[in-house]
Amino acid sequence: MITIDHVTKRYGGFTAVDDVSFVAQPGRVTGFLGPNGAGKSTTLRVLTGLTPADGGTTSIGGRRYSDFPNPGRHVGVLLDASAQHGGRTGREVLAVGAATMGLPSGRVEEMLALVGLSDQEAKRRVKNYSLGMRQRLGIAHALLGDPSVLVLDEPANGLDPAGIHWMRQMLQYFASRGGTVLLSSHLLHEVEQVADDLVMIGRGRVVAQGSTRDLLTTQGAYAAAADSEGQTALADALARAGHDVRPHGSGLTTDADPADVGRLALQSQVALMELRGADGAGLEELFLQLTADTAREDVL
Ligand SMILES: Nc1ncnc2c1ncn2[C@@H]1O[C@H](COP(=O)(O)OP(=O)(O)OP(=O)(O)O)[C@@H](O)[C@H]1O
Repeated sequence: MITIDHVTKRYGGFTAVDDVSFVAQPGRVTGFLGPNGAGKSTTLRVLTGLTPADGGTTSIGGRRYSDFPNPGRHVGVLLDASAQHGGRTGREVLAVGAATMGLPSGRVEEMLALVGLSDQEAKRRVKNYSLGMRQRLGIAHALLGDPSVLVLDEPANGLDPAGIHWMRQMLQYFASRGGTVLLSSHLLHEVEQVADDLVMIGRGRVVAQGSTRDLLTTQGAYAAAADSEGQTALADALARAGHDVRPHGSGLTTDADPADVGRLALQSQVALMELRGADGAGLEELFLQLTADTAREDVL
């Protein structure tokens, strides 16, 4: 199990990761989702001991990453596929990794076959690899030590559709054998295909987490009262009943289901003009909102 417990990381006056907590369970793929600059890579760098946190702790199977004497035998890490030594061939990169971890050299050939790098490609220098080939090599390197935990930062970047399909199956198989997978992505549709659980982050803060199925199920309702007094009365009644209420167009959205909204409206003597289930998946709306919030003006 991976545990991220109240982690905060600041760069000068800027808080890149703000009190982030979540767990990634064994036997499940956990997607760490957020728009560009949300704090995903920073969190994963803290987890793998590459960046010190300003607050909070992280552990993998109850131990800090830096406390593993031979971390690659427990945790496979792929943070930056472009960070491989460009002058080495793919086979050499894996051979160095295998030697460092004390693994037999036969493991290198096994991993090359597993990730679908041909003999010809394995002989090529990494600086001449496409991004997709680098990702495959990075995944081979992460799997080299037969770890029980995988930490992957945007592993689908640069992969073609067949490569993405292959990776999904590989990660799901890894988890089905009891492995723990934590992978980051900035694409909801990509991660929802593979992840059992999702942690969504925006501007350094966790904004939603839970099972992918629960998070993607449409919940809540949209309601509009006939007049503004009614709108206020309905919002108050919903809030008093412990529901979340947000203005939306000429009405409001709430996490209460439509039947509860109707009952509360009746009790509060509010005439409704419109009442229906919330549009689309709440998660998608939240993600689009986050993405729009962080979009840079110069790309508009
Ligand atoms: N070394 C650093 N010095 C200063 N700021 C940094 C540093 N590393 C990251 N940041 C800032 O912290 C924020 C979070 O960055 P991070 O790379 O963790 O985001 P991310 O969610 O992985 O984004 P992306 O999807 O673009 O990779 C960004 O605003 C980034 O500019």
